Amino acid sequence: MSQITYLKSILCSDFLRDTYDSLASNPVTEHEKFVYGTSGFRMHNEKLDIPLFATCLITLLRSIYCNEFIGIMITASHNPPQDNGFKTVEPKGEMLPQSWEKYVTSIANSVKKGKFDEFIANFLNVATEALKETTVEGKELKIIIGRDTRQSSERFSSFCTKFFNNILTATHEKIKFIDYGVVTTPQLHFIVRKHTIKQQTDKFDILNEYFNEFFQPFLEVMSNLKSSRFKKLYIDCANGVGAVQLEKLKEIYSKKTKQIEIELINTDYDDYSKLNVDCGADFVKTNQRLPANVNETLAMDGENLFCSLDGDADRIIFYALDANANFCLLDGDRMATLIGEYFMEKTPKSFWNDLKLGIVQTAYANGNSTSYITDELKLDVKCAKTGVKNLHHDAVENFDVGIYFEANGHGTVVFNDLFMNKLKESNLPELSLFVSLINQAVGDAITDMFVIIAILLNLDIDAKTWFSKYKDLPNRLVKCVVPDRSQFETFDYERRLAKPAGLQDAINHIVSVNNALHKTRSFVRASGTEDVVRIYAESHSVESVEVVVQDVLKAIKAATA
Ligand SMILES: CC(=O)N[C@H]1[C@@H](OP(=O)(O)O)O[C@H](CO)[C@@H](O)[C@@H]1O
Ligand SMILES: [Mg+2]
Repeated sequence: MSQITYLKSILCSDFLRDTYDSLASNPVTEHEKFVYGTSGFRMHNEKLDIPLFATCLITLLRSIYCNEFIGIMITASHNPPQDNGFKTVEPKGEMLPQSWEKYVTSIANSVKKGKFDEFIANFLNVATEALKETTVEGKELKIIIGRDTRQSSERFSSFCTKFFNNILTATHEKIKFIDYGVVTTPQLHFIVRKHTIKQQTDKFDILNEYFNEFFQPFLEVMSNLKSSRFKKLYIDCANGVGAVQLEKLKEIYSKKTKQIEIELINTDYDDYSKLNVDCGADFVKTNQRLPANVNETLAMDGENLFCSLDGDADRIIFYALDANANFCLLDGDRMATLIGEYFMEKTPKSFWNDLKLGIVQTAYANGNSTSYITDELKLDVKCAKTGVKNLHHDAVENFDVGIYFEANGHGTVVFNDLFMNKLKESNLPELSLFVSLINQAVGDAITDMFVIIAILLNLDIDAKTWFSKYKDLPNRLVKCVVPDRSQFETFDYERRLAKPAGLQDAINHIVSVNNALHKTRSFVRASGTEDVVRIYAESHSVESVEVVVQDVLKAIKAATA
């Protein structure tokens, strides 16, 4: 059966028609415009039925196109409890190719009351265009789903099960559908990749696969140490899925080693209203203060180490309090620089003669971190557009060892074969063990946590020494609601606005009059995950930052009035 004939047989099923009719007649989403953005669809859960339907359909197309496992992750990461979202995962664990985002966006926006025939025509056009390069005649659809702990996640997960089971009944084709239940986003990426690499169609024991891959090397790092300067590791789980997985990890960990006790904080994932509230990586980074349930005195003690995960455990932020109880934020910029420094420290200079080690950041990286990378570490640095898929791509394209982190704590390290071969030839066992801790598929809070602890222990430094490597410029990131954020168009890696007309000139003027010490920077861009535009400003003093932010806010109001 040709792919399009096959799709037609699915589309004429009663299930699809009935589902369509009920979705299209929901008044809540009648005038909604859907966009598959920075990290898939993400909005209030009550508006997400159509986006989920479109996500299932694009997963179907992608599965036909690749003829391999495709994943769907149900999560809204750091967003408030009432939100949710979806993104698809490629066979090797990557994100949906950017060229396909327009297809899924178009499918979602063509669901309109009484327009089923038009919807089908549009879908078949999209399918013909999307599938035109593939010659694969998919015989078995292979789908994997996973979800976070949100209240609405179970409902969306049930819909996926129903959708794919009904396709099976409608077409009598073979479908392999695996539901991994409550998992972190990086675990879902990892497991889809595992299925593809091992060509396994039966469900894995995720605990075994994931923890063996990254946790065993960490235990080895710990067993190589004579002593540890840290007595206790406190992990803020944001009352989300990180708690579910780390509770299992902690149980294994405490049986294997007595070095560094682990305490999990904010683990109430059963109380849906608490997710990301006053805790988690986003709260800590945005507010630059301790999350709920962290004791100030303990945070001042250098023998304790503190970190926070976000709601789907793909980001992590470390922190401490200094002797005067000032907050020391150890964010993505700090992790990227620490990892860069560690690579330099553990290798002879000649190792890099024919290899490139570099760091990828976004415009939100603190200006002083960028100066530290170029002036002190003497490493190459590249700026990418917001969204880890952009950083990942640029790290792979530009470097043999590419370290990439968003300032908010989302990132990892990628290595190419050239580096891996050289590492095998060189006698660097400590670095080889370190490399095996890294989840190259995607930024992962749990593996990033192992990576950072391994470095701190190996360099024998505490959080405050790490913090003292350079001084952040005072900065602020604020949101502004505008009538239509799609009016905001950027260029130069989102550092400058092309539209609305005149606004960039106004920002340039505000920056220039506040730039006495040549440290001031500000930019505005539309968020891809929330209905707001974001304003970032940094300068030599807190006061100067505040003036810039307030003036830029006024300029935005004037430009959008
Ligand atoms: C300034 C900022 O932190 N933006 C975040 C946020 O994207 P926005 O497009 O800015 O809404 O969510 C993304 C997904 O989690 C994350 O990749 C990104 O870094
Ligand atoms: Mg996240």
